Amino acid sequence: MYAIETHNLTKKYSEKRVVNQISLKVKKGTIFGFLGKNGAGKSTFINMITGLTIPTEGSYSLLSNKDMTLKEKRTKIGVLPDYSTFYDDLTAIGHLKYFSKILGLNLSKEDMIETLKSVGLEDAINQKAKKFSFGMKKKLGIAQALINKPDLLFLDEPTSGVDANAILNIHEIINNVAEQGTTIFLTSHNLDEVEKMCDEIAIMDKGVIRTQGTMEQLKNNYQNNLTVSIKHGTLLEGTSKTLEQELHALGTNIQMAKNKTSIVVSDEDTIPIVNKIFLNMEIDVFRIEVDEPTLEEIFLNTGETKQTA
Ligand SMILES: Nc1ncnc2c1ncn2[C@@H]1O[C@H](COP(=O)(O)OP(=O)(O)OP(=O)(O)O)[C@@H](O)[C@H]1O
Repeated sequence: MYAIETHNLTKKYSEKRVVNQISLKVKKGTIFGFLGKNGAGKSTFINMITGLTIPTEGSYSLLSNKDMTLKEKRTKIGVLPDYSTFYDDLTAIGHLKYFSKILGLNLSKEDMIETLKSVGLEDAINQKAKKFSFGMKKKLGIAQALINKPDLLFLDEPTSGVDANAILNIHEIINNVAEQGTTIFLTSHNLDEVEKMCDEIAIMDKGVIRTQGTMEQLKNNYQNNLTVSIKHGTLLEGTSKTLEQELHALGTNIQMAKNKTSIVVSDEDTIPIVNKIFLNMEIDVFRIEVDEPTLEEIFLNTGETKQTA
């Protein structure tokens, strides 16, 4: 059922709780997006469940196993760290040989070639890493994370710093891996990527999860921040001030130009009231648009004091 389940997982450095009692569930077979500003605690959280850091408190289970040993982790879990290190004079296949040895895997040359093909490196199998572009290095990092055919794959910033074409390639690789049933835990600062690819998303801030759900659930939780944009006739002198005063009672973030006004309201019922103000003031309304919140808005407004859910 769950690929990852944590219960009150906590990490303290000195007295600071950088991960504070996180209880998170990630369904098997999904692509899960894990977001948070720099320093939110994402890597520390991942490091605890992948075995790099010991939790101060709390527990976790991976692939429904509460006591997964390091050896089992090596065979069932793949990790692309935020930056991978490669050896200049080692070829792509040389890297896979080296890593399979470290992991104690008994892989054939064909297995490794197949993995390199799956990430689009079929033309670079015997090429040394020093000749690799940044995008190719990311793909090699993903190949390394995939050599054990993991059931659970952690990808930390898989597309950071690569060009648009390589981003599309990497998205295709991730989708192919997910289609084969692997659960993917994806950390990214690219919110479009997360919105496009992830079945579920959690947003972390100052060591805690502020909100979690499908994109639709996140948007619904956030519906108390609707941006209403009104295209209207030119405001007469003196009208702007009165209009602004009237609108102030209904919402926030009022932006006014000669023919366009926008306001952020907290519920749908306020939209017709905004419209009525324009009608009562005999200002022609040509168009009213209501913006669905983007993941970026939800992300930027998810914090200690701005939480909406
Ligand atoms: N070994 C450590 N000792 C002390 N503090 C640490 C240690 N590792 C991380 N921290 C602190 O824990 C907090 C969370 O760091 P973490 O790297 O987990 O954040 P992050 O969300 O992964 O950030 P980024 O997006 O920049 O990678 C930061 O304030 C960091 O300085």
